[in-house]
Amino acid sequence: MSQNIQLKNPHLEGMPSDYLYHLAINVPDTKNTSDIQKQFGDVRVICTGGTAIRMLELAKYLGKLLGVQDTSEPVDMCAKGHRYALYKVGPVICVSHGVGSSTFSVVLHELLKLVHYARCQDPIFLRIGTCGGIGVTPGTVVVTKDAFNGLLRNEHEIAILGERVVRPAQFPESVIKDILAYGGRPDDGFQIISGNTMGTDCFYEGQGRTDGAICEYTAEDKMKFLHKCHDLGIRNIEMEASFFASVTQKIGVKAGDICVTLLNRLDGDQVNAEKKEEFEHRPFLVVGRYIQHLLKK
Ligand SMILES: O=P(O)(O)O[C@@H]1C[C@H](O)[C@@H](CO)O1
Ligand SMILES: O=c1cc[nH]c(=O)[nH]1
Repeated sequence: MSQNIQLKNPHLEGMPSDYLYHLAINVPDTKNTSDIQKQFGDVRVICTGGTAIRMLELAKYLGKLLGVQDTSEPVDMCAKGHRYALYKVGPVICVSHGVGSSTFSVVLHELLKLVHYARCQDPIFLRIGTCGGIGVTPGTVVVTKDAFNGLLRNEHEIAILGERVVRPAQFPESVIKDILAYGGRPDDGFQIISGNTMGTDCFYEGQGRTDGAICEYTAEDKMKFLHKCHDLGIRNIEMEASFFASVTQKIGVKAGDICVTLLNRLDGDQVNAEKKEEFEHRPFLVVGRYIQHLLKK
């Protein structure tokens, strides 16, 4: 039986209205959300990713792939908020989240409330991103299993009311299995693998780079760290995985993190802009086929 998601906040019950500030979406009456249901009630998949342009391109790609009737250019439904972009194509929304878990956190809380008010049935949250690989060929698509934080722990840690709160950070096996089974094809010309992912709070020192504005360790220390990550099964590094896994796991909503590696960090730190252009759309193929499979169910 399909289900609306249950949020983990008893205070929401006592709120007559709710303004999703960064999305610029108003819920004037939380007990009667028929307008929001009309607009978003059919949403089955919430795709997220760092940049607005990637999300627009993904929306256009999925619109064609899924045969969505409306062929006009998708419109940013959250433009008024000036923070994030949200495009809707049929039962899929594509939403930008910025760099790192702090910006992602804001929009993910609001998206979870949005799908709750819209009474979306069994929504699945996906992140379609870029990352640095560890010991894998650049251009490989990695589907995250366990998400590690920058302390090399398979958990996410945040400060709440002045206290450290630590939450587990795993993605559901069923989602990983289906993405691998339906997403990849041998003739795609790139590999798709599952592996653990480290989500850091910093692109430079947090990821063991030696090309930031500050670096107080040696090149040997860096390599030792990257090899330690590899020994833990970590095959890619980005900046959202542990947060994303922990929040979706806490709410009990299905989620998956699908990222393409732009470089092999065992070979260097600098990202090559041409490689980014070449590789950035690879996860679209994977996610597109997975969504086709989901919508057939
Ligand atoms: O989805 P994107 O490509 O933004 O993901 C990674 C992790 C950070 O957000 C960012 C750092 O360059 O790229
Ligand atoms: O090395 C990389 C590349 C992309 N995104 C990251 O967070 N790290």
